[in-house]
Amino acid sequence: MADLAEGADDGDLIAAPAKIPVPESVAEAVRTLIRWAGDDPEREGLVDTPARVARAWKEYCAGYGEDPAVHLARVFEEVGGYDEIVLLNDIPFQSHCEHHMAPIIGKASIAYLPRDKVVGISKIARVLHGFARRLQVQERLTAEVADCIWEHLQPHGVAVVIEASHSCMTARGVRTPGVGMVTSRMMGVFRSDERSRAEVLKLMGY
Ligand SMILES: Nc1nc2c(ncn2[C@@H]2O[C@H](COP(=O)(O)OP(=O)(O)OP(=O)(O)O)[C@@H](O)[C@H]2O)c(=O)[nH]1
Ligand SMILES: [Zn+2]
Repeated sequence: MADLAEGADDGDLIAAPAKIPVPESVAEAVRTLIRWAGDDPEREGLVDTPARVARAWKEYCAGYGEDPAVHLARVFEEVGGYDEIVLLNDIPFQSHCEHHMAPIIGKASIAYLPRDKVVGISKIARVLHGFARRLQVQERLTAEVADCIWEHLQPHGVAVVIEASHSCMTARGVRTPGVGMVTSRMMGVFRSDERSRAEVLKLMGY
């Protein structure tokens, strides 16, 4: 318990991060948006909102401040000759679409067929979040995750399948809730060998 942030107790195990300063120009941009939406940014309930919105966007877009490949730098080579698929299934993620800056909420299944080395499995989810915490289109998110693993682990194959719901389609525009968009990227044996592809898709539940 000694290494918990000051003030934390059993009911507050995750300390709030320190608040970053918000430039006045950013806060003013949010006030302009509130006015444009039809409300008064000076009323009591909205006074602190511009700073909150600005910080929230820094958090949604934290991926710009990192290179997701760093998570794949530490590998393990003693795997007892393991040469089968490694799969992380149904990883929940959130992103924002670059067209409307609206939430994309979904899950990703990411698999690779190792060549001599594996990576700590949490790192696969970290790579996903590093690319998801940016303004995205689902197709590019899928490709970026797959390419990063392909390039940095040099496995025999990589398979990424992402299924997500786009708020720009559910909450506005065509307003069609319940629609899931599915994208996939198959590389190496998962692209060239039909049986390997069928096996990984079956493990993923497709
Ligand atoms: N392919 C793809 N399209 C996306 C993604 N996120 C949002 N979109 C779509 O991007 C398109 C933008 O179309 P526009 O016609 O420029 O924008 P819009 O007038 O707001 O379109 P509507 O959403 O149809 O009202 C929409 O069809 C969105 O559904 C994504 O990740 N991939
Ligand atoms: Zn959109």
